[in-house]
Amino acid sequence: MSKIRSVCVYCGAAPGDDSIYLNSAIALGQMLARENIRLIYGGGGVGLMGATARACAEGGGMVTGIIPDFLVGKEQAFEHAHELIVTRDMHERKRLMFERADAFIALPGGVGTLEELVEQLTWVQLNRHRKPVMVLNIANFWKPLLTLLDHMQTSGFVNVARPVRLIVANDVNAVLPKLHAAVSGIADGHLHGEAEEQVLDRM
Ligand SMILES: Nc1ncnc2c1ncn2[C@@H]1O[C@H](COP(=O)(O)O)[C@@H](O)[C@H]1O
Repeated sequence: MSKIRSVCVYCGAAPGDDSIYLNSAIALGQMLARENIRLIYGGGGVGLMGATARACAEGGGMVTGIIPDFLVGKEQAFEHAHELIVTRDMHERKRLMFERADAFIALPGGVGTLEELVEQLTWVQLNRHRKPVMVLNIANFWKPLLTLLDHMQTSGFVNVARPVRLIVANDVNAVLPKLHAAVSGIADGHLHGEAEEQVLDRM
């Protein structure tokens, strides 16, 4: 993989308590549209999920929503998605989101977002794939997780031979340069450059 054509965005089904979260979700959706990168996401029309998808679609970008049938009503499936895939269950949803994405970005969110993010981190750690996994660390939202990852390492539960490869972007402008640095490193067979610094910073 040498080019990012699609990005899976994990994010809250709620908007959060600060407009900076919603504005960042909108800015991310607009950036994906501008850069002609397809948005892969959970298919909902609510919260940060809906804001990202609407901004991407309104900016002329391509949106694929993947939602399990039991959430279609509850999370108000986004009817303006170019492709809306209704799955039988969460497992099928997550598998399809994984297969269709070249990279993963977690915006602020709740335990659903956290679970999806951590699943990708474990798959990279176990060498199941090498797609970049990033947090968009708006207003330092992910700082407690970064602190926990550091704590896991200093406590001897994360082996340096099996690092947690998490890329951190502090604003939307940093997203694409860091993802491109990560994929070019992977294409070379190793991580290097800005992405590696972030990985090492976190280890
Ligand atoms: N356990 C879960 N695995 C994957 N996705 C989940 C899970 N629980 C909820 N979700 C979905 O994630 C998004 C965002 O949830 P937040 O809790 O608001 O972060 C939502 O679509 C949930 O259906």
